[in-house]
Amino acid sequence: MQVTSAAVIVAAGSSRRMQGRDKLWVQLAGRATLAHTIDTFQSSPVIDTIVIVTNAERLPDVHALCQHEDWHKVIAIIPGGARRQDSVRCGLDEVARQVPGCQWVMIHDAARPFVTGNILEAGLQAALKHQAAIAAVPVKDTIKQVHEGIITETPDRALLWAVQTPQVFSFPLIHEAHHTPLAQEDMTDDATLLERLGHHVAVFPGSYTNIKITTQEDLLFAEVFMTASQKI
Ligand SMILES: Nc1ccn([C@@H]2O[C@H](COP(=O)(O)OP(=O)(O)OP(=O)(O)O)[C@@H](O)[C@H]2O)c(=O)n1
Ligand SMILES: C[C@](O)(CO)[C@H](O)COP(=O)(O)O
Repeated sequence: MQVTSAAVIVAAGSSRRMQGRDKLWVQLAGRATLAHTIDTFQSSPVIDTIVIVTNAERLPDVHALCQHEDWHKVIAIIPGGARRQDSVRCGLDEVARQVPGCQWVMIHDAARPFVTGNILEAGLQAALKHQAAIAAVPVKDTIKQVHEGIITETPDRALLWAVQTPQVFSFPLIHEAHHTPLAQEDMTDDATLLERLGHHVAVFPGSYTNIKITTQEDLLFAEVFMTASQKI
């Protein structure tokens, strides 16, 4: 069955937790973090079009990168918003403008450059079944809920998953959700919006290497892993 799927790659953050370095333009094995991420989507047979959402000041750099790399699936490079969810909405609105009838959308953090084609394909298969599915991995550490330095709860670890991206959705479903009043509330991922609207969201296997580059320590892993995986 031929499906049309778009990717919204959100790259409009400020890297505040990176102590002054722009994590999306740090060089990993000789290429910017952002380039590694986009490459995987450009190479994936399940992705037809790509919308990149970036900072206004980085628009020229992303345009230059896309021209240099010849990523023909990239149909738009647009500015994002104040929050991740605002950038996602900007990307979804652009997909709606440029891809009439789009059926599926993958929303992915540009800061997750180690996503694989297999994860993208697993995500689409899960979304075809559930309408909404997100990459996740079982947590390995015991997680505690803490209030003012005191433990208030220890959730059952067997029920806890660490959420990643891509988050894959029926496009009409997630696009409409991002235009409900509830969408104005702060949320750190897109699945939360659907959950709060009463929709079931499934998880599908991500990977423990599909990390989000967030702090300097993540760069240590990223540089080693990217170099090692280039040699495979
Ligand atoms: N207003 C925002 C905030 C985040 N993002 C993107 O969402 C992804 C996940 O966000 P995060 O890791 O928090 O990135 P930053 O917001 O840059 O990090 P920080 O919170 O440390 O500033 C990143 O690819 C980031 O570029 C975005 O497109 N628009
Ligand atoms: C979407 C996400 O990557 C799932 O873990 C995460 O919530 C993004 O959080 P951030 O603070 O915007 O990086």
